[in-house]
Amino acid sequence: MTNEIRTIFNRIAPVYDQLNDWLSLGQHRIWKEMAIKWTAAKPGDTCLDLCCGSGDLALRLARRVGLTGKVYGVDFSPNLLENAKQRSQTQYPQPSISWVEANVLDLPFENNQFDAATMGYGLRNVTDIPRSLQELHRVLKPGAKAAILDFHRPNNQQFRTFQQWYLDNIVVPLADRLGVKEEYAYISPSLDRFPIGKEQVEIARQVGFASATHYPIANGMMGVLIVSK
Ligand SMILES: C/C(=C\Cc1cc(O)c2ccccc2c1O)CCC[C@H](C)CCC[C@H](C)CCCC(C)C
Ligand SMILES: C[S@@+](CC[C@H](N)C(=O)[O-])C[C@H]1O[C@@H](n2cnc3c(N)ncnc32)[C@H](O)[C@@H]1O
Repeated sequence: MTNEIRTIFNRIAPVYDQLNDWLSLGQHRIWKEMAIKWTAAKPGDTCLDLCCGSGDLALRLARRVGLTGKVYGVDFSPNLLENAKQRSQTQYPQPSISWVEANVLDLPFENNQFDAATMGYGLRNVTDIPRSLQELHRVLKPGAKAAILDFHRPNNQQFRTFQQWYLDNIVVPLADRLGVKEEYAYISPSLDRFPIGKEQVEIARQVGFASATHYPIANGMMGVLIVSK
């Protein structure tokens, strides 16, 4: 399963950023900025971006922590990490980011290292959600916050119907035109089996987070889980 997920993300790497902009009508940038603000990361902090992909959240964190801070972006897709590296090299001044190829279920960091963390559209894709949150908990400093952004199934039936319609009739057909139909068709079943907000809160509390709150955004079609150690 892990290899299949990595293959999906390696395959979509050439079109990933473009499709996110087109398919969310640019909205994913706003959702990511909300997640960054919720982490309360500040200048000089050492931050972590799990499942960093092409680096959107890591680059935003780097802007917040400034040149006195440091960001680590972790992902297991070499192709998306290559895009992230190229993006960071074109920035001025050069952000202080290390791109780390690793599995987020087994993080290559000591305990209690990070002041803040993000995870964008990663939790739904890991093969073991409690383990992933446990690893995040282990590497955060006591009191540190993390913001976990992902798709969510709205309570409101009309928005849920719209979300499903949009995935089936806009997202998959457009991805098909770019040769990545199967990869984007994977979003819908992955969302069906993803725990809803209150279940995510329960798992976060079980692995030891002192607080956990889930905020539905975009009419509940997306959500941000905020945890603090
Ligand atoms: C940045 C976004 C999704 C990232 C993403 C996550 C995955 O798990 C994938 C799995 C397989 C292939 C691709 C991805 C992937 O790109 C969120 C925005 C992009 C979405 C494709 C757009 C979804 C739109 C909402 C259902 C409704 C938006 C309504 C309105 C137009 C704003
Ligand atoms: C949808 S992308 C999100 C990328 C980026 N965070 C964003 O918001 O645009 C999901 C990412 O999770 C990564 N991923 C999934 N499972 C992983 C795991 N167990 N370890 C490391 N990376 C993983 C994939 O390689 C992919 O880059």
